[in-house]
Amino acid sequence: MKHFGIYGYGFPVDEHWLKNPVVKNSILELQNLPLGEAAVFSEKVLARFIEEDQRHGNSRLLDAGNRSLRSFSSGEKRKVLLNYLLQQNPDILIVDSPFDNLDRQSVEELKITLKDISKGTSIIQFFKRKEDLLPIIDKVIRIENEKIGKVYTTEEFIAESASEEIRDQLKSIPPAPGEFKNIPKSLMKLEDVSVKYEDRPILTNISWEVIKGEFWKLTGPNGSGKTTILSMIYGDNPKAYGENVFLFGNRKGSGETVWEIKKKIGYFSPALTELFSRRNTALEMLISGLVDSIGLYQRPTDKQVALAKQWLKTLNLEHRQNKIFIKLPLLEQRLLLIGRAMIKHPPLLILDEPTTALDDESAMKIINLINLIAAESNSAVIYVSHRKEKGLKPDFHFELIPSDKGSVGKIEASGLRSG
Ligand SMILES: Nc1ncnc2c1ncn2[C@@H]1O[C@H](COP(=O)(O)OP(=O)(O)OP(=O)(O)O)[C@@H](O)[C@H]1O
Repeated sequence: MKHFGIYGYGFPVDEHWLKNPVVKNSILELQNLPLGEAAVFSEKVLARFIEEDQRHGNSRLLDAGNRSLRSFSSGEKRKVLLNYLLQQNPDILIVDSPFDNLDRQSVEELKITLKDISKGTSIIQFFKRKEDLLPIIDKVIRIENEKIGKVYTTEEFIAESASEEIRDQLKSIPPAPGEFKNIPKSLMKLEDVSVKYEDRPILTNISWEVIKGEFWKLTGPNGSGKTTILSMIYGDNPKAYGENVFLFGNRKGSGETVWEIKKKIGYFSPALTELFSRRNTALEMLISGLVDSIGLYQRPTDKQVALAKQWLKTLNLEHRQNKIFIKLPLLEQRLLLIGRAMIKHPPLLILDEPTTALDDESAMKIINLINLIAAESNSAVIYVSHRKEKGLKPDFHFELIPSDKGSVGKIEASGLRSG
């Protein structure tokens, strides 16, 4: 049984792509595989099931029950899809970035499952992070600029990766366009917060305070409640009301509206990319962060344009100024969306899984930008991720640790920065 790895990103990854004669001809063994019958484990396939679930009120992925697939955490959804695919006993399993959005323990479990499956099923793994390469893979094809690059044995690929150096040059971030007035020292405070869903405890006695200028990393395994916490801070999760959730000095639900709170928060999540369908340019996308809109609907001032141009320079994207945002490569969209979230220098910047679906080099560029933002601004940063991103330099780490009674929080100071 042979297994193949395909390394790269930014190209359409699915079974159709594998039928491309250039790809097939690059590896002889691929020609003999009945790729059309392969089971496909990918974000796209998952999205199709979620849509089906929403349209018909149930999904083939789930046993009868009253919970919608959408309400599952991202890791839980992936597990459900893989179980469903394995029930079909496929001869070939195509796995596209299977470890994205999975916590370390789930990654290890999935690796063991895939190893077992590999005894009777040919696996084709698409991957973007070199550390994700499955040890069972025999050959790796590298994709560069959407073209077939080198074909390696796994050992050759690992050896070459170890010697590769990733370099990046970054400039300073542009200044704040103005000052946020009356912002207290304590930006966000959770005091003994507990959340249950249908009697199932999710968070238990969570206490966490984020002070002006601090750089936090928020981690926790799949389903531990990270998104739930974010939705209490940034969103309008009704679970926040009645709990001691304080934002910018006010208890949530008293005083400020969600809209007023959002004005003081810069927010990025990969899902945001999907909200932009209008024909806004890269420059307009950055400016939209100054007026808190998704896309730009009003004529910007000269000052706003000048500031956005400065950001394009910082992001090394000056040449993209008038390009349509949604047509840009994923990394450039991410850089612009982080720039958009930061352009007003909000007191609090929330970055939810900013490196998801990126390759090593692109992830490093995002991490460098985030470190730069934290170092050069007064904004507090909350960075949410499963991955241990090597270069990230947070001051503190808030970790959610699951238990039968719901997740509890653990705080660690990293000692990487002073203050
Ligand atoms: N509306 C809901 N109804 C029932 N359960 C829910 C609902 N929303 C979330 N949950 C459950 O709450 C738990 C925490 O979910 P949450 O999305 O906050 O986890 P997470 O840490 O962000 O996970 P992941 O890393 O996988 O995205 C999960 O078990 C999830 O299934």
